[in-house]
Amino acid sequence: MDTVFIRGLRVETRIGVYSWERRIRQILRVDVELASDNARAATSEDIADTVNYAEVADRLHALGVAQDWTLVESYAERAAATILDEFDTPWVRIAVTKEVRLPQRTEVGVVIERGRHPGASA
Ligand SMILES: Nc1nc2c(c(=O)[nH]1)N=C([C@H](O)[C@@H](O)CO)CN2
Repeated sequence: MDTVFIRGLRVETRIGVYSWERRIRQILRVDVELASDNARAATSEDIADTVNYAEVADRLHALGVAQDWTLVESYAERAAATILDEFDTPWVRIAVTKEVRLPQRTEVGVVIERGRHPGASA
């Protein structure tokens, strides 16, 4: 299976469980992998024959400003649904990473896969 990916996309948003997090904006790092038939675009050299990763990145940024979030799970779920709805792909994997300060600088987050993987058996 071919993929198109985005790694290390920084999305600024208001997100968190705690009240102090309601007063600040934080950066999420978003990594996306989506199924794509890259051979077709490689032959045609036409961006219309593939998933435009710049457009995907714009949508993920837009989700960050569209609303406040409580859980990273919620942002990841909405991001996956948006990609499956708006782009020509049957499957997406998204990792959303948040850097938290306590007890040390630690990366936490979620990874989800949604849709049907083209290589999956019936
Ligand atoms: N599974 C999750 N656990 C936690 C989340 C979350 O989004 N998903 N969020 C927090 C806090 O907002 C934390 O990130 C503040 O540092 C705690 N646990």
